[in-house]
Amino acid sequence: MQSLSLRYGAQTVLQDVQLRVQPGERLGVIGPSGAGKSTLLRLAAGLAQPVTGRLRNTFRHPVLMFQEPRLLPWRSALDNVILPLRAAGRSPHEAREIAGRWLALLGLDAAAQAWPGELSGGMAQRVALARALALAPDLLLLDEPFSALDPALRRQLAACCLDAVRKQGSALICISHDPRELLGMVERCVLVERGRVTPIPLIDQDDAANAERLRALLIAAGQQP
Ligand SMILES: Nc1ncnc2c1ncn2[C@@H]1O[C@H](COP(=O)(O)OP(=O)(O)OP(=O)(O)O)[C@@H](O)[C@H]1O
Repeated sequence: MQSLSLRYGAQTVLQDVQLRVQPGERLGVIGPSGAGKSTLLRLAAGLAQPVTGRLRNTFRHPVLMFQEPRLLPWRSALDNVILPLRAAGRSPHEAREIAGRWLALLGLDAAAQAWPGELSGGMAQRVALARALALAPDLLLLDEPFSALDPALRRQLAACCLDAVRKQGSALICISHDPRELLGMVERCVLVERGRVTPIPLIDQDDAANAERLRALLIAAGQQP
């Protein structure tokens, strides 16, 4: 993204954004509510267009995962994972095999034939994650998809995402209001605030450095360390 700005009506949501994400890179996004974080992800996914500036998207298969699962209610859990695979050109046999594998990996084999309405919130979000990861995106965009889940499940799904993007070599852009969650997932972070996107340098895996990094993230996100 080069000198990129986006407005909704008279409101400038993002201004003069410079951001580059390399293949396989993992980027965290933090910032106050309403700052423009989701808008940034929508731009990266090609779902919004800048008013000025240049957006050069070198990723061919971005997948965006939202806070809520957004499953098709009239399709089974399995079919919700199969359908995008079919749309991406997989054969019926391949799509079924890949979808079944991802559902099993996320502990949902017994729920494969369930309707979305029969699933708990956590199960539905796991189906949405299976649907996203099964597509082997080269850019995975996470818009706080685990924020409504209990801490144990949140950690489990974040670890699953991290494992998948590492294995698939995907880039990751992840929004979170929880800097602690981001620490384990990303290599660098940006702060979105008042339409501006500012890098927050992250250091290394050393404990003391991480503690300092966490502190900086918490302050940047307007939270008390
Ligand atoms: N489709 C839209 N039409 C008009 N205004 C919008 C639209 N989408 C977002 N906005 C506005 O743009 C601003 C940024 O919204 P965005 O959802 O990107 O913020 P955010 O940082 O992701 O917030 P949160 O953390 O609360 O999800 C907000 O003021 C919001 O009201």
